[in-house]
Amino acid sequence: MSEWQPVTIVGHGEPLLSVSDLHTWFELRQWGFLRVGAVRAVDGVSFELARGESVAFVGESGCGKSSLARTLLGLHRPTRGEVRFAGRSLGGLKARELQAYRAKVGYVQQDPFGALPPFLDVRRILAEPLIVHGVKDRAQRDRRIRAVLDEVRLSPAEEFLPKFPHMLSGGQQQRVVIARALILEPAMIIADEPVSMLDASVRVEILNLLRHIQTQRELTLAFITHDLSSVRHYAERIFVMYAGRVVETAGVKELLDHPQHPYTQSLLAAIADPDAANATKQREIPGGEPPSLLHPPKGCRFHPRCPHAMAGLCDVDEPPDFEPRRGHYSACWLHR
Ligand SMILES: Nc1ncnc2c1ncn2[C@@H]1O[C@H](COP(=O)(O)OP(=O)(O)OP(=O)(O)O)[C@@H](O)[C@H]1O
Repeated sequence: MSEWQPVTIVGHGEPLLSVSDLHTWFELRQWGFLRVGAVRAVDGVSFELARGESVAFVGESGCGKSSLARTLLGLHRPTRGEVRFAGRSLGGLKARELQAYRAKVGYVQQDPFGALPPFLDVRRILAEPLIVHGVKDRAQRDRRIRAVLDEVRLSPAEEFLPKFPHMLSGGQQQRVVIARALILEPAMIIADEPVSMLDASVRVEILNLLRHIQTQRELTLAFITHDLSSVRHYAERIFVMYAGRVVETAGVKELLDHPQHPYTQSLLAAIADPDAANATKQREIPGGEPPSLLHPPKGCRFHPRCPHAMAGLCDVDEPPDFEPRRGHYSACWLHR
């Protein structure tokens, strides 16, 4: 698998998706009117994704990954900042244009059973987006449905078309979710923890399928996961998120082989070591919980858990992005 190259080289011209200074905050109110504060789920995130690129957003539960995904899908309105897709700002889109945008970005959720309407069969589930987006000809719809079922390896189609979600296994349900995400020929897929609710035995199959479809269709794939160990074969670039921010970015091999940010180092240290000889070895994993996004710590958000925190600096000033290695960015004062 080729190593990640800078976005401007991989892309065919302009980036497909461009996100600048994105903030998605959720206002919290007591008794419905008293303002308590805002949960800063996404708090100043900027990046660009090239056409055909596969990237992973990785971080602990609650760091803002799903909020970022939902903002990119146009399901949350940004509190501040901008999302541009193929050169157009989502903020400026009218309702109809937003609908057309959603056809260009497929969404694969975490829980396939919850994502599928229980009273519709597979044929109807896949026909619905086509009908909504104006494919009136039934034969044409049928052709597209069969082709996409074949692509996600649910064949023969006759066997699956009349089935309802509860009649399918978890892996088959997720294949239907992927088929639905693909049926409108999107340019990009956002997969939010696509395998975390599936049996271990089918996880690799589904990840391989997504990767295969991504390369065949030259799709941009944004893959969201808490599991840093799972991304090596499925992404070209990694964004490590902590408390609403991206703290480290690099090509996948570069980042996994040379992690720079203490948070990424702790995530990697926490991954199970298959070597039995190391079973009793003490690992350097910072204790504590991720911070509240209602009142995030001053300075670097990781400093209360960081084994290298420098008093008077990390607890005072927010670190900018440094580039300690070529094309490898890390927001940590250690690289000063
Ligand atoms: N609609 C909402 N209203 C209020 N707070 C929200 C809302 N959606 C998310 N949050 C909060 O925003 C923070 C980030 O949540 P988010 O689901 O984006 O994180 P995550 O990294 O995807 O976590 P997980 O892997 O557990 O889903 C959490 O504190 C969450 O409680």
